[in-house]
Amino acid sequence: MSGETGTSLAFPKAIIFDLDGTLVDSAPDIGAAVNELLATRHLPPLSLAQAKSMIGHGVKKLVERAFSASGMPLYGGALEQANRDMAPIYRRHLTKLTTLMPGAKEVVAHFHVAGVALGVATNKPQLATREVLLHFGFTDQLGAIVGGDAVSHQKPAPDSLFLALERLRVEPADALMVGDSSADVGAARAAGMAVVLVRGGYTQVPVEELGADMVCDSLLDLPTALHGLRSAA
Ligand SMILES: O=C(O)COP(=O)(O)O
Ligand SMILES: [Mg+2]
Repeated sequence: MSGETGTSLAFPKAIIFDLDGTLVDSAPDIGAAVNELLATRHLPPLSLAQAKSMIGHGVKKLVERAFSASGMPLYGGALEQANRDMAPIYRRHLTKLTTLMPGAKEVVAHFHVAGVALGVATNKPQLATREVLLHFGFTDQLGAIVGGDAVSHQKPAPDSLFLALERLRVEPADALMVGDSSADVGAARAAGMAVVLVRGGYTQVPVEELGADMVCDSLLDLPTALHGLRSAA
């Protein structure tokens, strides 16, 4: 673990986790889906690294970025159509190649047992999010699950965090966002929440440069780091 502890960081009443790149390593599935879509337009596949760099701002942004990187940028109706074509493909690639991020199960279970209210706020669509969380056995421990299409404005807007916290009945000032990208920091700041970033997810900018209150090497560092704040208080 490294990074600076901001003044707003304290042991939280609620933790809102990001999904892709934070709880699960879904890039292999998302990459497979995007490559299947590109193949329908006779375009060659993207690498896993390319796919990783396009995740975090929702499926529509992923589709837009994928076609641009393939030398066939789409706009307007053509982009809308590609986005519609992506939906059934994406739904078939949710849990085939996706794995848990290190410590995800243990850390969620730890904070659940510790009495911290837990939620997920992701830019992944709601139905897909539920399916992934169900597959990995998270749903019983989560009091709020908010997908990107469950709100008007996805992260970095604060809407999904506000909705999750409303369901958990916890104020933003008492809650912590845990994520992997600039969208998570932006959303947390806009919501008035503290934010911890975990290395190893999907971000083009190094996590230490994104202005989080703390950066962890792994989710597994989180319990010690947060309980340390409690004993220091
Ligand atoms: O971009 C997506 O579809 C999902 O990304 P997130 O879970 O990191 O918010
Ligand atoms: Mg993410």
